Amino acid sequence: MSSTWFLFVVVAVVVLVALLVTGLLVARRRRISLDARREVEEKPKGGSYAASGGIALAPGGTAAPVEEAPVEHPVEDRPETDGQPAVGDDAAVPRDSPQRTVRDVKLPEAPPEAPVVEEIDPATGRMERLRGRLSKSRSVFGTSLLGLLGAGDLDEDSWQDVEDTLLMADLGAATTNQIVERLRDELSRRAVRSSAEAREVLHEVLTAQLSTDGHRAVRALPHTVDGKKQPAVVLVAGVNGTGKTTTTGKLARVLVAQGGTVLLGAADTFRAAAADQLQTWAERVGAEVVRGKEGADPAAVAFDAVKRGVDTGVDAVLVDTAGRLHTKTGLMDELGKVKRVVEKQAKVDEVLLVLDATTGQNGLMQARVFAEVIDVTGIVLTKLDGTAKGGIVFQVQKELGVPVKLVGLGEGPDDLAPFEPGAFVDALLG
Ligand SMILES: Nc1nc2c(ncn2[C@@H]2O[C@H](COP(=O)(O)OP(=O)(O)OP(=O)(O)O)[C@@H](O)[C@H]2O)c(=O)[nH]1
Repeated sequence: MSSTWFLFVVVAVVVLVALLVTGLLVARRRRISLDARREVEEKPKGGSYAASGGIALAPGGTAAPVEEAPVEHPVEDRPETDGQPAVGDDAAVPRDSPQRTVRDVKLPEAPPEAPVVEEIDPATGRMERLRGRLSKSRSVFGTSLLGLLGAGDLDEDSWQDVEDTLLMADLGAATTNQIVERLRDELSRRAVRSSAEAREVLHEVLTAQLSTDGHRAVRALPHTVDGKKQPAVVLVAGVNGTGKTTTTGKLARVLVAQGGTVLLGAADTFRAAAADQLQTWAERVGAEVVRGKEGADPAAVAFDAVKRGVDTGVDAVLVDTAGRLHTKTGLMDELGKVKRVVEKQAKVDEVLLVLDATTGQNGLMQARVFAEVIDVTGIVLTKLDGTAKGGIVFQVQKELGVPVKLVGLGEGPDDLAPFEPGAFVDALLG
């Protein structure tokens, strides 16, 4: 009985141990599987993150990001020098696909720049076309005179007003006296009653005052010497700033407009810009310019210009001279030398003296000095558009005994008119 009881106890202990061991094994396996799942969840920490969208992320910190091999873009495919795309590159085009850029597109070769020769306003009838430019002189001179004379019988006070008006318009005392006398005679002789008749008389008297024995034609056409064509040589003189260079350029245009060929000599070497200015004028009419260095001897430049003109067979050589008026002797030396030296090549046909009408009596004084220095053959009165003293035309012509040949009526390239007394007086009287 006791052995049976012992056997029973042994079996019970074995079963208990077996159960205990099995329980422990099951519990351990459960713990391992939990740990494994945590490992999977923690894996991305600190490592590369591969999201399902395909965006590559790199770890931050100090570790250098993995360098990707740079994509090679041919530099010539990109406007910037490192071959990388720049702002404005087409986002839809793959970076490394060949692209045509501005550099690849060959522009057509520009044809050599031909000088643009301008259309020139015909010289004839310019005084009529530019008559409005004399409006300042007209209001002081023409309107006042016509108002006085058209009023009928004039008393002494009225005649005094006529005289003052003429003096104010810069006609000078001698010319004014002659005009007043002629007007008195004619108005009473013809028994003028209407303002239209008064205008007619005034027109006649003023035009007669402007008449001269000298020819008004500018001698700028070629002639023949010993059977050979010789260009006309024109010297343009005057004090600086009167409009010499401008007048030379305008005159060149007139000659070209009339079918002539012209060469310009920039002998005003005193001011470098004057030669540049003349060059511009020449280019505008397709003419050649001969110029020297700044400060070069004006006579040498004038000589070269005339020689070149003779050699190339142009119709006229226009020489723009310097006109410093520091001392009469200096001017005499310079201008005299220019003329002498030029005449080794060809005769000087015309010496045009340019006077600024706005300077009034001062201009007249300059004219006297120039006339002593050089044989002036014609006068150009410039800036008549900017003065109420158009009467200077009468005075200067009388003083010098030289005809006014041209008048400047503006800064425009064609604002130079041949001087015609009838048309001029017409414009003054309105
Ligand atoms: N309103 C007006 N201006 C003129 C006329 N003629 C010339 N001028 C102006 O006068 C100024 C002087 O003209 P220039 O031709 O340079 O004078 P210049 O005598 O050659 O002077 P330098 O070159 O210094 O010797 C310029 O601004 C011209 O445009 C004219 O008839 N009317």
